[in-house]
Amino acid sequence: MTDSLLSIKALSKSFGGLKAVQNVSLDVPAGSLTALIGPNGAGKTTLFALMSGFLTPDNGQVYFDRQDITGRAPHLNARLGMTRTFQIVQPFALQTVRENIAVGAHLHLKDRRSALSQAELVAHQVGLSAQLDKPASDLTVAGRKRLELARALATKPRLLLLDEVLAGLNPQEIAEMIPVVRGIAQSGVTVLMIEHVMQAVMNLAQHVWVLAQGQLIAQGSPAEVTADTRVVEAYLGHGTAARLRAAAQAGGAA
Ligand SMILES: Nc1ncnc2c1ncn2[C@@H]1O[C@H](COP(=O)(O)OP(=O)(O)OP(=O)(O)O)[C@@H](O)[C@H]1O
Repeated sequence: MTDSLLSIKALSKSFGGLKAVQNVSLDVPAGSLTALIGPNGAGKTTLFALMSGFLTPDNGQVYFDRQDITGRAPHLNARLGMTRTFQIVQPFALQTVRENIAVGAHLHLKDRRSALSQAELVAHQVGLSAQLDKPASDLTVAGRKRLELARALATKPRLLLLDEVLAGLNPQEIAEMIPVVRGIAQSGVTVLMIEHVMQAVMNLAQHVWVLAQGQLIAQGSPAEVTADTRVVEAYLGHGTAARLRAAAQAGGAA
């Protein structure tokens, strides 16, 4: 593997008596497109929050580009080049799509005009060019997901943490979004995504980590983790695992 852009060492976080993340270590290689999967409540979003500084771990360290950033505030991490999206998209509803995206660009561009023109470039990248002058409240769910991606991209991340960008999308919208995510990775941004849509994980991820009850229970290629009995028992179920295997053998994805 190449150098790690993000490295976490033995991270743990409890909420009262609940051990949400227990002793999790992983290395995200620079330039990779990887995924974090697992059942509801496994601790995936908590792990993202620990990585990006929205939560401080009880134990363990977070390194970004070899620098110890444990507990550092999210806006400082964004300046270093780590940006996350959120499951629940909350755009500034009355502002235009262009203005919403420009908010992200303001992280590195003080001048409003430059931020707005950077917003146009990013909108093109995520397929929102035609919506630039519409209020964000006019966007469909799929449009809002693209806007969330665009706002994050406008910060010029080196590492993008995507929290379920495909949730709530129909199969056609998912199929349209997969190449957008792939394009972001191909443009040189390292991407780590939390994703329940296994079709996307199978299609996109080079490496997958599986969390269950706060612990890392498996990791490997999509084919390896979907064939892992612990992952089948804890998350996928036998039917889904068999479907994914059959689709992979047929050269597609379920
Ligand atoms: N701020 C909090 N206070 C108390 N408990 C929390 C808090 N945040 C998360 N939890 C709990 O920690 C556990 C892990 O939650 P988390 O949201 O990280 O799981 P997840 O894997 O992202 O789940 P999902 O796939 O449903 O989004 C859950 O039991 C959740 O209820």
